[in-house]
Amino acid sequence: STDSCHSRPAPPCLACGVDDVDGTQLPLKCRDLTNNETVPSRWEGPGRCAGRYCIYSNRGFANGRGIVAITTAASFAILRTLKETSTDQTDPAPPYYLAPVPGKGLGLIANRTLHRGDALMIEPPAVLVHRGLLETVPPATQHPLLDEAITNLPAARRETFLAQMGHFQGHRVASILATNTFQMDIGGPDGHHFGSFPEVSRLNHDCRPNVAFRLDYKTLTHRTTVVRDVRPGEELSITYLDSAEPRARRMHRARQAWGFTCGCSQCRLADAAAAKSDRRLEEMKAIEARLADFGDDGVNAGLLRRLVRLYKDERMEVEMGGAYTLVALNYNMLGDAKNAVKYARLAREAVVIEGGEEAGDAEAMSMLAEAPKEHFTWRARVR
Ligand SMILES: C[S@@+](CC[C@H](N)C(=O)[O-])C[C@H]1O[C@@H](n2cnc3c(N)ncnc32)[C@H](O)[C@@H]1O
Repeated sequence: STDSCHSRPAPPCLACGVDDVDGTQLPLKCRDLTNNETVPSRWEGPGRCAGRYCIYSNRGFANGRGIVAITTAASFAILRTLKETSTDQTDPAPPYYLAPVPGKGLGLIANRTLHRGDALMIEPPAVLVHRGLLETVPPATQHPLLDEAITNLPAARRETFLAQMGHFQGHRVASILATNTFQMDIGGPDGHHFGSFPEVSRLNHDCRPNVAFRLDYKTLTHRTTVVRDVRPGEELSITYLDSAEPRARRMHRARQAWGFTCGCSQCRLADAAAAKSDRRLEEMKAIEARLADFGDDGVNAGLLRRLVRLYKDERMEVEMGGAYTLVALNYNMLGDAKNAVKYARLAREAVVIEGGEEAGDAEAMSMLAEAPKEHFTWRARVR
């Protein structure tokens, strides 16, 4: 029956679509994958449900890596139309290795020099869970559904998923999801999901990370890019938090949302250095507010240089896009075309690293870099 395929726990990896399982065709179309046979990408489901949330799976997704979703029929209708990325194979020689990191469990360590702008990983999710399931369905109903969903992943993917750290007590799959997922909106009126990307989830948090990440809904991928040069042996990190918050708030948030005491270099600063860092963050916010206020008469080149300096001193390479954009626009408003072009180029590079080619300001910054004097901001602050 259809159920025999859905509930089969793991290897030997029989792959069969619900459409095929009609008795006579089963032996032909449900294939044994232990010999690495490629499985076609095809969604199966709905399988078991809890209210409006049902299991859908696709063992052939992303060149056979597989995915399982617990979602609504409406979100599944969107999910099945999303483009499957072709750059989804595990890199046979990734530029990092997994190793214990004191105070943080395991982490990813660079094994070669990496440069700003280098792509690190492009990963499809292994598991996608609708927010409503996690937030509204009681554990007694939710947990068996989570357990069953995981059995629908191909064996290798399931093992990688289950090997992730679960920071919380209690149900294993629920704990893994709570420790490792990223919010992912797949579109539609009710598209809020949590995605698990097991390879990515080895990246520990740092308030001054050397890697930026973004979720690309159209290709259903998690994309990471290096934001400053990294030496071999250095840990790779992303931020789970708002890097521009003061240290006490960041540490509070790490404890409250993830249950860990942040041990990153910025959180471990001595009190005097942490207070200095907090003052820099405050000054950055204050300068940015002035640069965004076109009526502020006191904006000058010194203020622009100061903002760039503060970002560099704070090692905020992961969030340079907005600051460089403001600096480029303000140089142009002051009638300094040379610096407007310089910072518009830097802004474009940064917003693409942070948000992808389609990021809002990418095109605007290209246009400013090409023709500053034709831009509407040209000399707007010159009276
Ligand atoms: C997504 S996992 C990161 C990988 C994890 N260290 C592992 O061994 O698989 C998140 C967990 O790693 C640990 N962690 C991540 N960043 C940390 C940090 N800055 N300080 C302390 N622990 C951290 C916490 O236990 C957190 O719940």
